[in-house]
Amino acid sequence: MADTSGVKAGTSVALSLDGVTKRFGDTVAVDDVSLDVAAGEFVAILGPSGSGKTTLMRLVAGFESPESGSIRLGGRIVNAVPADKRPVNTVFQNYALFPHLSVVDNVAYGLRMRGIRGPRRRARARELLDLVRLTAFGTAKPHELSGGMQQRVALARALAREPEVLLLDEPLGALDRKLRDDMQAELRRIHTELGTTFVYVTHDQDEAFGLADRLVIMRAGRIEQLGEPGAVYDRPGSAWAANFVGDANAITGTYRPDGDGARIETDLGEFLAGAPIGSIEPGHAATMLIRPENLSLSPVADQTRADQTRADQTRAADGVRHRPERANAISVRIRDQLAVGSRLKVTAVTPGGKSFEILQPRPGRTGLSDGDDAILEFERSAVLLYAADDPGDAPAPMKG
Ligand SMILES: Nc1ncnc2c1ncn2[C@@H]1O[C@H](COP(=O)(O)OP(=O)(O)OP(=O)(O)O)[C@@H](O)[C@H]1O
Repeated sequence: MADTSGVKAGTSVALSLDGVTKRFGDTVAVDDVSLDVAAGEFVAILGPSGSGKTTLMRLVAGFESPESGSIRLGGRIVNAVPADKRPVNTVFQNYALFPHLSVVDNVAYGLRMRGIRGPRRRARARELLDLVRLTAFGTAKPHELSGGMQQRVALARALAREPEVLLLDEPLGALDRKLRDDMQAELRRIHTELGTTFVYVTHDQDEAFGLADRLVIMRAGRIEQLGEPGAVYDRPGSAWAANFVGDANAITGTYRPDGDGARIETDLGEFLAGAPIGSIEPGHAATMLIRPENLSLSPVADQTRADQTRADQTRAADGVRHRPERANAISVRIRDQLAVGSRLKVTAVTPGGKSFEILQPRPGRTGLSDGDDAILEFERSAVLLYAADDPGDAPAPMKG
């Protein structure tokens, strides 16, 4: 399912993995991974704990060697090249700065490793401090700086060696939310200014979506999905990926093909969906996933009026008396409404006790109070439809 080519034709490839496998005893940490990263691209590797992200990074950096497969940097196979001779550098979560050296000397250290000496070294270190906006802090010691500033020093030091690929391993993991947001903006700016290839490991979805040109979603050592963030979110390749990169309401049922799309028979009634993602045998179990922002709620009274209007319009149009079929509607009762940032998160429950989460823009109020009956609706095109045969696809509980 994973499309690992991804790099546009005519673009030079900075990093290329081909069938890379790494085992630790019985654990296959990285399992036959192939991936091309274009020069200048910002790729984020995202996945749950233990999915092999750090191992993949360490293989590229040269801290681990693969059992099989090849790793190319700038077109050259580097499997046998030691870490310090590879054109890569790594920024870690713990900044690993030299505490006894000043900020400028920490950065200059990276230059000394490249054999740059004397005034040139100092001038270049100053330029790098300008780049990370720490010009005024050259003589400070690391402990005098905030966490975010220390991470910028680490970034400047890593960039001093002018790596072809910069590896960033959860670099913002130790920072609080506000600092992380600020640093994300800084990282984007620095990436744009330098045009260096960035490969960024994180298990923070927001960070990956906010920063990357492309996402690599890892699951159990393999690439589950590769793509631009919007495409991964809107059309995840599997139910697992859909649940991993965002929230989704799940309804399971039986799949029936219906023209270009599908009908799903469920305990809640029959629903219409578009074509499945992947294949499903007719008559087999299917999982429908609908993102909370793609569900809408309206009061029952409004719906009755709307139906009446539609019925009148239909009568007028075709002269036949019939109640227009409202696709994908479920009767629910509002249980709870909670403001989340600029949106309203509503929990609604069916008479049988199935709970749905709906995200509505605010201040577009629902006009509903807790305990009100309502109609929950969704478009056919909003349904992400998958075969329900992967035990790993069980939807995760909604995240807060
Ligand atoms: N040095 C090691 N020795 C033994 N097993 C290891 C070693 N390094 C990693 N593993 C195992 O390999 C698998 C992948 O680990 P890895 O650290 O790459 O995952 P990760 O996605 O980076 O996880 P996290 O988000 O928790 O850092 C895990 O099962 C882990 O226990």
